[in-house]
Amino acid sequence: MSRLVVVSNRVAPINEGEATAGGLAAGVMDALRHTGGLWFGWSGQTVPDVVPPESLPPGLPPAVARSGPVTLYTTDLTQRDYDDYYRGFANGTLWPILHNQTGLARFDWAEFEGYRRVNAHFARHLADLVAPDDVIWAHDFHLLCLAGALRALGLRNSIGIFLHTPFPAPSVLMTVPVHAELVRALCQYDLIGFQTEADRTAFADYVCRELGGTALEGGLLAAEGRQIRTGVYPIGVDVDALRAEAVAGADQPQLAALRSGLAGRALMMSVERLDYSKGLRQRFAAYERFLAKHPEWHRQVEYLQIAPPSRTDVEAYQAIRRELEGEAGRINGRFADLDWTPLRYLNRSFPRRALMPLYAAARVGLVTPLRDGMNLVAKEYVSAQDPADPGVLVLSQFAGAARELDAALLVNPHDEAGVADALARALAMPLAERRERHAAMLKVMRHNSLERWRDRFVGDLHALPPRALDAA
Ligand SMILES: O=P(O)(O)OC[C@H]1O[C@H](O[C@H]2O[C@H](CO)[C@@H](O)[C@H](O)[C@H]2O)[C@H](O)[C@@H](O)[C@@H]1O
Ligand SMILES: O=c1ccn([C@@H]2O[C@H](COP(=O)(O)OP(=O)(O)O)[C@@H](O)[C@H]2O)c(=O)[nH]1
Repeated sequence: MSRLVVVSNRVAPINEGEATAGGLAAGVMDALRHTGGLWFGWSGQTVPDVVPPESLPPGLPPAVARSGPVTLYTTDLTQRDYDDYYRGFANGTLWPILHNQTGLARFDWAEFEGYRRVNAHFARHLADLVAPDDVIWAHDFHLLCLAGALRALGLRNSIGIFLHTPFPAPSVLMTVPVHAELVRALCQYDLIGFQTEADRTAFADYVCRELGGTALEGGLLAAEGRQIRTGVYPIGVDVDALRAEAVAGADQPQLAALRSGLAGRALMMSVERLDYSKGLRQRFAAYERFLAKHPEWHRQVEYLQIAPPSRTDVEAYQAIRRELEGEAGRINGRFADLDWTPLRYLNRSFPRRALMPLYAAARVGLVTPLRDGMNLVAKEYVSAQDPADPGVLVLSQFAGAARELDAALLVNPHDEAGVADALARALAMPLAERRERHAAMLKVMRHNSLERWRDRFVGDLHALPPRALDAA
């Protein structure tokens, strides 16, 4: 029987309830729990370099664990692989480029070689695990070269990739010296999924303009001597399960502690990995502007920012962390009083289950990335709300989620005054309007559910026309 084989850099923690501070792991685990299958990825551990990595054989067989119907296979990375592939090319080059931050991107040929080496290393392990009729679903920007490596080993399975991040305009992508090689590698996949139509169009534009490809009907592209199907699959959440978690956690001690600290004040809340793409600096500035412009809200509101450190050995992440620590202290120094701390900044992660009741308690959910593939926190915040008395989502127009959640208060995160005004409007929004906006967002999210994301992608992978397979 054909199995679903998922491969991603990051594999969710095996133990239920552990924090997974990233949307990919949370979304894929939720999706796989229903279908069952096999999930292969990095263990999160590094081992010392004992021999030059290019001479390493596939290495020890991957570690195996079971989580319900999911079998997880994980492999360690050598320190050099980690440095070149994960810290270097993936997070030092690709991540900033995919999020339009060309100024933060660096490029190093050795790191790119390391990236290709790890993709090949993953492919060799997978080749041992995959049966001929399995379908392979790769995830995200860490694995752009995986399909080519699998093809080189003779695999003829259907192979798809879903890109969780945005796809940049060709002019931005072309700042990476190996842009053509990357897109050619992507063209070795049979199916490429994107979060939004804007991302899909940016990819098709590159293929047609720079590789001489042709856009055919129904998202099909002809390029590199083969046909590649492209599609838009916005990742969703399980609205009812998340609301149930929010309700079930209503009596957790953390919530009681939060409420007692609030002493009746309104709560505004944000949660994200501490990443420059999430717009934290601009958001802090907008909150400061809001406090300066609205003294009537002093002592009446608190902003809780949960920001677990992420990719801490990449310089740009160290810089944003230093900057935010300074800004949080400065804003509190300017406005705080003996009985009021306007900004609570927590550099730690919480299990998602613990976050849900906190979201439910927040009158405003602030999600203002400068650029984001989707942003699941926005969808989790809306899911957690009590439909009879919901909070308000203030959402960046540059998050993929804004394409679906247009009933949120949409803002431009670079417009500090505009975000400050949206905060005031959200806090004062009448119940009828809050209910109307919340109902509209729930309706879209119920339709574009996590199940639909998975079923449409896997369904399309299974339904690939024989010509796409023949061409492999
Ligand atoms: O694995 P890390 O380096 O610790 O980073 C965590 C994940 O961050 C990114 O998540 C993306 O996927 C989300 C779900 O589709 C989406 O909502 C969000 O907008 C994206 O940024 C990254 O793409 C993942 O690969 C990382 O695992
Ligand atoms: O302390 C934390 C912070 C975040 N998350 C989860 O991490 C995911 C973040 O996904 P999102 O798509 O918003 O952004 P990403 O981090 O993937 O870029 C969401 O499911 C959050 O609930 C978590 O479980 N604990």
